[in-house]
Amino acid sequence: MTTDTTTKDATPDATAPGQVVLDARGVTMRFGGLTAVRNVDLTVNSGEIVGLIGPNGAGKTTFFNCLTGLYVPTEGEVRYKGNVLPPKSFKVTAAGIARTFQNIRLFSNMTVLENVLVGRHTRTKEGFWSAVLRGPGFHRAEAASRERAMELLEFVGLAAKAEHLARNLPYGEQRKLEIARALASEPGLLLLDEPTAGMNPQETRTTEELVFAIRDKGIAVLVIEHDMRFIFNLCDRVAVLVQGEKLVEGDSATVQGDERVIAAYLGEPFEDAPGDAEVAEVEAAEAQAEAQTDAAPGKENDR
Ligand SMILES: Nc1ncnc2c1ncn2[C@@H]1O[C@H](COP(=O)(O)OP(=O)(O)OP(=O)(O)O)[C@@H](O)[C@H]1O
Repeated sequence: MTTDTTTKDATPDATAPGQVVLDARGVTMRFGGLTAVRNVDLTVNSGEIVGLIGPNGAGKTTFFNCLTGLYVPTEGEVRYKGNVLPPKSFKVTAAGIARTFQNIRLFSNMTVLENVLVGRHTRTKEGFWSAVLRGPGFHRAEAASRERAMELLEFVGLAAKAEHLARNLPYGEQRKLEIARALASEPGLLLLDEPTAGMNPQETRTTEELVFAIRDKGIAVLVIEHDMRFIFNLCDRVAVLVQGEKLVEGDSATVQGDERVIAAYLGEPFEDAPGDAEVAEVEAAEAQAEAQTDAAPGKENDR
């Protein structure tokens, strides 16, 4: 197990409010002939929670992967606190961006605490020989790392389950553990990919509070989510991706009221769909038919 001696502060990578933390410009990602993300600009400032929404297949996760070094964008540039990000995910994490995944990726046979300790490896100073020789420096570092991991478990509400196997946690708690593990790398920006997927309304509420608390620690948050109530309650700004392109960006009210967003989710009316005139015609015909039935002789006898 790697250990940490570097981090005493709760959020050492936290940034003063209002500074640009993430600056993605002209990000394009092509897979062969398919352009999954096209020329997307997005910034996230410190102190902000920004939402990324869009219909299935809009390119949200692909864009996240471009931000975290899993994919090297075909075009465009991603900067974190002014520096171009390295094209390797562990280097991106070391730089200060942490993420969770749409499909939970925990070490299921490790304990809850061990999962968080694994998340601390990018903040480790102790090397291989230190771990093998297990001198006093190693033990001090290990104790500090465990203390920090326990603080994080306390923060997400899982301290009492520190020694449980990750696989035995209910689904909602596994998602929280993923967040604790991401926080263990002491990020300045946290990317959450569908953090409430599969949660009940109570768990979703708790997650909402947790994200606010993370923001209050000085960590900027970018979140993908299909639960619109969650997004519009939570986010200072929301960007909408549709077919790989950014369609709209603004505060919750702006995005909610934008007809293009509604159309993108509901789908455009299909060609030759009945318009207002046709609907009125059908309703009039139905009303007339009903009136004729009511007035028809012998109606009383039919009863
Ligand atoms: N590695 C890949 N190779 C080829 N095509 C891919 C790859 N990853 C994603 N795509 C395609 O890119 C498009 C965008 O997918 P992506 O998963 O980013 O969308 P999404 O908005 O995250 O969708 P969802 O909300 O369903 O998770 C889709 O058409 C998808 O099939």
